Amino acid sequence: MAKIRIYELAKELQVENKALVKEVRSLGIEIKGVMSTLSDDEADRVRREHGSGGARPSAPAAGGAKPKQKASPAPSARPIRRRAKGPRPAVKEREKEREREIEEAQRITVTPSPAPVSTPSTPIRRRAPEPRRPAVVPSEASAASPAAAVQRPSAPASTPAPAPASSTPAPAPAPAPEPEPVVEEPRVPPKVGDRIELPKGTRRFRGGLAAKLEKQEKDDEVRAAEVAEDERRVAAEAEREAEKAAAEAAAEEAARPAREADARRVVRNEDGVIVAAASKRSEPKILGFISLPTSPRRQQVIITEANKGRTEGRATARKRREERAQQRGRRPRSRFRRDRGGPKQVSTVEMSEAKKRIRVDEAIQISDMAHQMGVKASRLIRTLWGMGMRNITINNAVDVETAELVAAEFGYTIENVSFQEDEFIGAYEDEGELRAPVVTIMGHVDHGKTTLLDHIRKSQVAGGEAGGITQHIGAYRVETDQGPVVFIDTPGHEAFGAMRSRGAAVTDIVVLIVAADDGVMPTTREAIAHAKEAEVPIVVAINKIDKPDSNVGRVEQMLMKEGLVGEKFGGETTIAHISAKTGEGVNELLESLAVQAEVLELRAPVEGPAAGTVIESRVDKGRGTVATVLVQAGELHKGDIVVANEFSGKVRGLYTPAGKKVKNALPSTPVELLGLDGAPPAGERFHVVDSEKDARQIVSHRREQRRRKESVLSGPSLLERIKSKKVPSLKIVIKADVQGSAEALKNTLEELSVEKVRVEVIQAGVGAINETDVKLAAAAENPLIIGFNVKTVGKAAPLAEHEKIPIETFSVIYEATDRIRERMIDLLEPEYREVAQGVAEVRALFPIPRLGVVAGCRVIKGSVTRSSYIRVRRDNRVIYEGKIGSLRVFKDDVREVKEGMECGIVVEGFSEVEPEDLLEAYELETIRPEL
Ligand SMILES: Nc1nc2c(ncn2[C@@H]2O[C@H](COP(=O)(O)OP(=O)(O)OP(=O)(O)O)[C@@H](O)[C@H]2O)c(=O)[nH]1
Repeated sequence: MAKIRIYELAKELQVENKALVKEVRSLGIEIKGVMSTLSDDEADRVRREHGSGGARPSAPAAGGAKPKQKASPAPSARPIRRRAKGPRPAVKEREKEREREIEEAQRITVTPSPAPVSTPSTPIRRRAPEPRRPAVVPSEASAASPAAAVQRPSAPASTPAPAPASSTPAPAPAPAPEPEPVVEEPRVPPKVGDRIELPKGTRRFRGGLAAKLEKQEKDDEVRAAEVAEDERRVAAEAEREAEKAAAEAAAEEAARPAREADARRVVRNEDGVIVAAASKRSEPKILGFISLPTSPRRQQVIITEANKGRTEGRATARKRREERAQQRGRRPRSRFRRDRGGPKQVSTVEMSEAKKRIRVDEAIQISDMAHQMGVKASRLIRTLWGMGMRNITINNAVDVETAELVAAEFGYTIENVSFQEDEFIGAYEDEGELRAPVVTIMGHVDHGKTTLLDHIRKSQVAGGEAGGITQHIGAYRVETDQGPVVFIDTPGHEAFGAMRSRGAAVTDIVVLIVAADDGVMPTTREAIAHAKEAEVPIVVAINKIDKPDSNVGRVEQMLMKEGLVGEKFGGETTIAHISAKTGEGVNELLESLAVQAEVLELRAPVEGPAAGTVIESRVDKGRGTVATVLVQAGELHKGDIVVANEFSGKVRGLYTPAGKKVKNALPSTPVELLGLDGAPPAGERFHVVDSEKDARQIVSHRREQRRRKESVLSGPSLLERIKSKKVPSLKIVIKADVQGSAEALKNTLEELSVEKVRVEVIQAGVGAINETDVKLAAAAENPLIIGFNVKTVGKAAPLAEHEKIPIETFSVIYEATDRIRERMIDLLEPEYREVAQGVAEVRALFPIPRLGVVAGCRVIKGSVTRSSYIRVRRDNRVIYEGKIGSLRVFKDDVREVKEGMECGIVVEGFSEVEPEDLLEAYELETIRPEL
């Protein structure tokens, strides 16, 4: 049996698909949609109910001719638009539209249909459309238009009369309207060419259009009522839900003390600043930790499920609305749907877990993350703000940890695809074999650190040092009677504060050396602070006890004030009394160190890849990069692949600090390492890795990381910084033989900055002064290049001369600081000092035409010179200050007039000089300003 689809039937019946679907359902026939099929019986039933004949259009003999004649396509082709939202079209509008339709229809001359017309004998008749509103067409309409005079069949559309193809006359002046007689329904079907006059006020539509319009209208009304009801119900439900939620929240709040509630909803950092807060609507929960940009420490953050309640409310309401709409067999209406075209294919398939994963390499930009999750970046930013990251913008990137927290809020997970150094570099425990203690000697300048070390290792380090001051960290392993000890000789000069702190970071014990004749000095206190910060035990060595002016008791008292109480006073600090010069007490000191080491029970693994710390590094002309490293774990071999900071290389050679070649080095051994492709900064960790490829990967990853960090810093570029000028500033490029010196110099010189003039080190590096350094300096105002134990190479010198950039080299740090101070002063505005010369007394006045008033004077004290400044004093009051305009003796201009002589003086710009005025002559001497 043939079936017909809904849309086919709708076409046949000339109704909208949706309307027919509804109609069919209302007949109790279950269908899914327009693609559903109907059996013949069902279709006939629908046709009957719809008002058409039961016969299918394919059976014209049955009288199922199309209900309308072929006519003007305009009215039927017009789509019927509905409003999905907002008020329905105004009734007036609709009526106007209907009037237009009717006018249109009335203008049409019925054309003969090729199809056989239905005859009265036709068994199935179509229902004639009954206009709901009679007399919509005003009588004037028919009179105004000649078309209105065209007679038409007033019979139902099922009996269309043949009519001329087109007889619409041209517009002509209309005759006066006359009441039209009511035309009776013709009993005989009209023939082709017959004119049928419509009764006035009769609404005539062509077949399906009338039905369609009527149906549409009904449908609209029903739908509007449904929508109104639907919206009313949703609004009521939402209101009920809101009331319920508010009541629950109020009850909960009332049950919980306010303070507790607050405490659970905010997270404060150590300074009491709120760094995260939960929404009041939701119960906060701690999901993880996050590093906040404002604090180096990790902060506990409450990740709130903000707006959860509200979102659920909306979602529930929407879901219910959809269900109801489904039950009624129509598509749920969306308040925000704009496109009212055909239904869209919307996938409701839940995104798979795999797709809800975002791959993050180190960091991800907010915009990128939002894009990948399909949410607005503003939502993401709001979430981050909620976590306390207030400064975040769309262009910022978040790290993996932060991304994980944020992604979780949106139901996503983060896949960390960043490079993991741990896969290449193993961590080591402080377990294994006993190892030698690493001892750092700290103390004030000249208190005897180097001499002590010198005595211990029986060499003459102090004698060979430039300027007699230790310039860089030295690390030495010394075999004592009590066992091996590694000494790190940090410089005592305050300029080396940074290096000293690194020394404390690798050290096990600090030997604080204090000269018995000098006592606790500022650097001594600094050293104590460093040691305490590093939580390293301190052994005090009171030195120079051989000196006659030494006062051990006084020093011990001073130490007590610093919290270092000797054992003999009931404290815990070991205090040794020594003379580094004579060696007295040094053995006792070493014994104390051995005891301390034993207590500490220092261990390290001796197997496995080596790791340790760079103590110092420099670029040696013949040997390349020489890094002094302290092995702290594993065994370092010649041929190992080493990575330190952003440098790597194969170990070409290992040497003891004394220059002895060795093949390997165990924990607590300082060695000079050759083979790195650059000088890593002191304090950096070094690691042995499996292969050169691994080393390259690590290095490139570290470089990339650094670049990222630099790009995140939104500060001015190097060049911008160079060019920026507020107060005069000396811009320095430092080149030093070793990294430690470069850094120390940088710190020292920058500390010289004062309010009037600043010192800015634009670069501090290792190696000879080259052209690049000069070019860099050339971009700056007031540039200066400083070399520390390095030379100038290549074209650097002539280029610097051409660019007028001074290059100064030093081998002792304080010389450099003195020179920089001078340079800083050069940048200051000059200052002047008044130097009195003499006094002349006015005796008489001589008005001279070209010169003005000449004061005839006698020099009563000192002398007066032509270039003198003059102060005019009358009755002990200064009444004018200016310069000498003319100085003459008789008629001759002179340079100087000495005491006792008479002269004529013209005070520039002042002619009110009077006898007995005193003219005080002085000079302004330029003096160098002070910092
Ligand atoms: N009389 C006497 N002089 C000492 C003693 N120890 C050091 N000196 C002298 O003190 C001066 C400074 O000694 P250094 O060992 O260079 O002092 P330092 O603390 O290493 O100084 P920096 O390297 O500048 O930090 C030298 O002239 C030493 O000879 C000592 O025990 N007795």
